[in-house]
Parts: sequence; structure tokens; C-alpha cells
Amino acid sequence: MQRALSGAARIGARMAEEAAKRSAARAAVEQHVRGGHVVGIGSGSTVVFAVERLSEKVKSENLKIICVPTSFQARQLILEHGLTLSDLDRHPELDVAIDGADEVDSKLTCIKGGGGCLTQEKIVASCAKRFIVVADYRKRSSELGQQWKKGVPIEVVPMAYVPVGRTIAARFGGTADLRMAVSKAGPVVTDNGNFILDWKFDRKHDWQVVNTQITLIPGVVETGLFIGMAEKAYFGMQDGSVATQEPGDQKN
Ligand SMILES: O=C(CO)[C@H](O)[C@H](O)COP(=O)(O)O
Repeated sequence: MQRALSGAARIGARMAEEAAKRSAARAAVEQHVRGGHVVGIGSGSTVVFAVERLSEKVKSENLKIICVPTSFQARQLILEHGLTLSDLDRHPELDVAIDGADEVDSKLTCIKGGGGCLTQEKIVASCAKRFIVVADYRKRSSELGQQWKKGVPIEVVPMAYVPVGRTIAARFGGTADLRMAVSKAGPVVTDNGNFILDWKFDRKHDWQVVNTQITLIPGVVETGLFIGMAEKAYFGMQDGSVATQEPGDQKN
């Protein structure tokens, strides 16, 4: 009986999370995408709902929208939904990029890269006039590390993963572990052919300083710290509402 109840509770929690992702993603598309826009398409499970809404909107309102993907997954999503696929060669300036996050603090500093797509996500976000984050209530925190316990993802050139991991641990504490694949022997290999280190930090940091210093370590391609990039975040809440947050707000 106990097991059945906890199973039901797990299913209920999962359904609430999916509903929250969906409502956040749909609200962001409603508010930020217009006909003629070039839109950056993020990666992960929340963005799937944004692409679904985008596709509905394009069909029902006969809009011309161009989509720039941040990963192989995003590219597939764009194609599967019959949206127009482009790239940064043809569209280096985007009107808006919509993406998920693993954690978002009260200043909208994000940890991204739980899905390993952080480098292309950061490049595309940096090319957009507006970077909009969509997430469920579990991702919202006042300080990074409160919710997301898997660390900051850092993409590294494969031959450098050991020295980079040692340097990060020595300079900033914590551990930087090579992310291992689940249905493949060996490490996760990113869309760019690199490895991911998950840096589990063990203290508070000035993220701007740490991000700059980690980025300067030879072999580091990019970090999953997105600082000063997000203009607005949409959080799907447990009660079905959508909360928004901007960098100036201190709601947490
Ligand atoms: O950064 C990402 C992938 O690299 C994702 O946006 C992040 O992991 C959130 O994913 P999800 O929407 O599945 O929770």
C-alpha cells in the first residue's frame, strides 16, 4: 500500500512538473515571438513545449519565423515541427532566444548544460536581442546550488579534462567530475566533440569572477554559468500559474 501511494505521488509530482514546464514555455512564446522573428531554440525538455507552441502559432497565424538551433536535439525539434531551420551563418542576429535552465538565481544567473548543450546555447543566446529562460518551479532559487546539486557543467577539449579538473578543484574547491554516458561506455561527448566536467562547488562564489577565471584555463571551451544574459525568466508554478522574474526583481 505504501509503495503504491509513493508511486502515485511520484507520478503526480512528475505531472505537475511537466504542466509547469508547459505553461512557462507557452507563456514565453506568447509574449516574445512575433511574425518575422528569428528565434533561437534552446535544448532540453522544457523547450519542447516552446517549440510545440511556436509550431501551433506559425500554422494558425500564418507567421514567418526562422529558427536557429542550439543543439542536435533542437535541430531535430525544429524539423519535426515543420519550422524553418537556419543557422548563425545566415542569421547571426536573433530577435529572441528561448531556453531552459537547470537553476536560476534571484539575479537570473543561470546554471545550464544539464543536457550538455551549454556552448551552443551560450553562443546563440549571445547573438539574441533577448534571452528568455523557461523553467518549472524546481529551478528557481535565491542562490545557485540551492536546487541544482549536480554542479556547473564545463565543456572541455578531451585531452585536457584531467588538468582542467585538477586546476578547478585546486583553485576553487569542490570536485570536477567527468560526466559519464548512460547508454554508451565512456564519457558523454558533446555536439562539438568535447567532454563535460561537472564542477560540484562547495562554497559561495562571485560567479562573474569564477566564470572568467575558469574560462581562461587552457582546454576550457565554455562554462554553464550564464551571467547577465537573461532578460526575463518564466517559471511554471505548482498551482498552475506562471511567475515571471527580471534581473532587477528580488522576489526570492
Ligand atoms: O541547459 C540545458 C541543456 O544543455 C537545458 O536547458 C537545461 O538542462 C534544462 O533542461 P530541462 O528543460 O530538460 O530541465
